[in-house]
Amino acid sequence: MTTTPPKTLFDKLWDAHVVVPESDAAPAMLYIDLHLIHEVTSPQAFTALRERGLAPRRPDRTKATMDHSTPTLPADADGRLPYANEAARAQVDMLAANCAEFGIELFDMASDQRGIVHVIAPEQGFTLPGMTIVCGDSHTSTHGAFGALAFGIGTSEVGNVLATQCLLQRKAKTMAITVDGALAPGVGAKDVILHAIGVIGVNGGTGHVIEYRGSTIDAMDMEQRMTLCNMSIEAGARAGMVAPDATTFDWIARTPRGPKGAEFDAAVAHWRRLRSDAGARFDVEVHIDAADIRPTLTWGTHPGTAIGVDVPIPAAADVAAQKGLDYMQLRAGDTLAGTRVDVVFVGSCTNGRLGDMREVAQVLRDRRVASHVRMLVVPGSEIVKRAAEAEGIDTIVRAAGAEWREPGCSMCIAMNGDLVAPGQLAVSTSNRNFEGRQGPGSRTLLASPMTAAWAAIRGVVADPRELSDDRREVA
Ligand SMILES: CC(C)[C@H](C(=O)O)[C@@H](O)C(=O)O
Ligand code: SF4
Repeated sequence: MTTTPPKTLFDKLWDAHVVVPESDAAPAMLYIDLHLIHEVTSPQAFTALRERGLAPRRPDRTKATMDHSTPTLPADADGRLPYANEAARAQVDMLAANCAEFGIELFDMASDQRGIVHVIAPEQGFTLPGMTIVCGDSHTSTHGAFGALAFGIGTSEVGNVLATQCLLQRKAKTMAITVDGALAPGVGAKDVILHAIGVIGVNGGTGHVIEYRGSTIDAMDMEQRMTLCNMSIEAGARAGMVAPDATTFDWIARTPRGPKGAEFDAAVAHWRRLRSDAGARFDVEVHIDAADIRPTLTWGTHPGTAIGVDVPIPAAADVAAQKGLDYMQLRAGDTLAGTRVDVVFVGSCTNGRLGDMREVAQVLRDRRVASHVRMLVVPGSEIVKRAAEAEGIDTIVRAAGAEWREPGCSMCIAMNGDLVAPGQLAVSTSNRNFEGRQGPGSRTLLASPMTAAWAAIRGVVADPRELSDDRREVA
């Protein structure tokens, strides 16, 4: 009798989607369950389809939204949206035209469910355990939080997936990051992932799919797991994932478009098997003690430069690190706490969900943003925006002197006109901090929503553990 060796979650998902196995000569051909598209990486793909006289293979498994170039200020009195420039408007219009021509469901500017692609697909219930999910966008890893194999693809691959619903792919190696224990008050999912990238390094995940596991991850809600998986790509990993559990199924049960009734029950019975078998071998295993994680920010120009808010910045280990410090105008030996802040951005596919908005409101309530700080709070989707407004979060944000905006990527990538000015220092809840990411000459410290909000109030980077207990508890 032969016994099958224990498999990792990644192995199970991979095996279930291989159409043609990989060989020395060619990558595997994988079936794709869900293809998400947005305005930035889809135009050439549609052009390629048209040039070759092809139609999308599964338009029903393709969903589109507009998020990167979209304005976060409302339309003017004539209903005209304030696009940053004509190119941005044209890009958005092009997506609408392409979706109309090829019969693809689009969450457009008029939709009350539009938002950042990685926020809306889980919200709708499009993102489900066991799926393969791709998008012409690196932060597609977010969807792995549901136990899906989800990763970013290039523009030409977007065309290939549109045409064939398949993707050529070499199998990745596996890495397990196990986090155990309770997080200290003031420490959240963003701190966990920044800390983890600090531990494994900005290239530490290269060639691997990371599975996050352990009691800390088990205790996280879906939004927190998404924050975690979102930044897997920032450690170079192909994807990140968390095995689905009751928390996952509860989320899906509440989505408008997820399976319902008997279909849901049958799906859950299948999803319960989507976990790494006992004894499954990972190529790399990393263990992190939750007690070691402080409120964490980055000091340099890549996300691996993560450090506790009260820990001195290390001496530059190489020329690149020194260049990063110089660009950031920071000094080794100093702590980030006390660094003067110009801009605070809360939003993005990393931290633009309802829990993040609540965390920020908790800190801002009955307080004022420091007079020299500009703070932007940008919900990740229309649904997040409405839910937050129903709780009065917009009122709290405005009363504190911060701006409450329309959903979109906004200052995370600064394609829509929401910019950090040259030389200004931003504390941002987004996921990338390279030179000029938030605008030419902008300097970015990545941080959690709580750390970002507290920096806005204090006007300098400050330790959120200073907050009284009630301000660290999120409803
Ligand atoms: C515009 C898009 C291709 C890009 C990505 O792939 O991630 C963007 O979303 C980003 O975060 O830099
Ligand atoms: S919010 Fe930022 S990271 Fe996420 S998809 Fe938009 S630009 Fe990319």
